[in-house]
Amino acid sequence: MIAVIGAGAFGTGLAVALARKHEVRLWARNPDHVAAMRADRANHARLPGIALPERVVPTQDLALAAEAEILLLALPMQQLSGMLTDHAGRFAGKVLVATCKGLDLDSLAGPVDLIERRLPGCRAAQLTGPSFASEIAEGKPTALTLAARDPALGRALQEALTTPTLRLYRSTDVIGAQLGGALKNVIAIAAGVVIGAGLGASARAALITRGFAEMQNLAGALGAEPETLAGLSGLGDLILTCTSEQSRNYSFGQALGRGEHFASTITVEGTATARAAHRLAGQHGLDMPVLAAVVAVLEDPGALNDTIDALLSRPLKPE
Ligand SMILES: NC(=O)C1=CN([C@@H]2O[C@H](COP(=O)(O)OP(=O)(O)OC[C@H]3O[C@@H](n4cnc5c(N)ncnc54)[C@H](O)[C@@H]3O)[C@@H](O)[C@H]2O)C=CC1
Ligand SMILES: O=C(CO)COP(=O)(O)O
Repeated sequence: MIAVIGAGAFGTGLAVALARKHEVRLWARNPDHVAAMRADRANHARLPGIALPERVVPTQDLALAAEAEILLLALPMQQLSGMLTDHAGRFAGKVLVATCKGLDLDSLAGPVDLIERRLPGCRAAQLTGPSFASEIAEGKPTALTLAARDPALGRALQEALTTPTLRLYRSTDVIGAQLGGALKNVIAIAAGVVIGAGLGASARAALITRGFAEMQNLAGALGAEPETLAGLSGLGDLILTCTSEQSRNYSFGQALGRGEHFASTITVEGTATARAAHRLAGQHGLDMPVLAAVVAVLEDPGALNDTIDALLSRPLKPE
């Protein structure tokens, strides 16, 4: 049995996919939401158009969910710290697989680092890579990275969570997997801005490439393996997120580039992560102009044109 903590789009998509292999307890905090999922056998609020299979059991009872040995934590990144603190007793000794992508704004930690700091008795891993919730749920072929520092845990989770349509590659490079998934959202915002502002597909390709170089530099400074950034959790997810209208980070960036409003209820992980990553870059003395431009535009959307001009007029240098 598996538990998924958080019945957002991704938690629900994973629950549906994993129900092909396991009973899945899908925990949500809101009793009305749980009642609606039970009655409708669907999560209309977060993943409309997808039926919940019999083996997905929505519950608001965290004790019931925590009976599972493996718990997938599918909350937005900035909610993870509070969740771990509030429910430390329930999670003690469990295998916790983070599926969120981002850096915690207070501690600058990635999901696994945060779990290991808060709940040292737990065994933690990261599931990340290019995947949209609805596509996973529909059984479209998806390949993800499962990163765990302990190779035996990685192998066990790879075996448990792989399904015929969800193929997991394992890695022990937790630092790289966390950072790839976190930073690609920031670059996706920038890519969206470029398209929204009408700068064109060539400019977007340049931006993605330079953004990827920044991702590699920051991740390398923090101890990631270069191969991880070039894999599914880095480049793979960067390609998906910077080019698909299904991405919320990319769509948010497009709205920003057009000067349009974007609903604040939609999860856009790259905004907080941009600020956290900018602080990390400062600590390591790294020059990250794309990241800095995203932070500048988030702080002052009115400065968009000046920010673009500043990016384009940087001193010439070798590639
Ligand atoms: N949607 C997607 O296609 C994918 C999402 N992800 C990642 O999954 C994470 C979650 O994203 P989504 O599920 O898409 O977001 P979402 O916005 O669809 O859902 C977030 C859910 O978390 C719940 N929640 C928020 N704070 C909570 C708290 N303190 N306690 C309990 N529940 C809480 C909300 O009620 C909501 O149901 C993000 O880090 C995202 O980057 C990763 C891959 C794909
Ligand atoms: O992480 C994702 C795809 O791999 C989902 O991206 P968004 O959060 O931008 O929708």
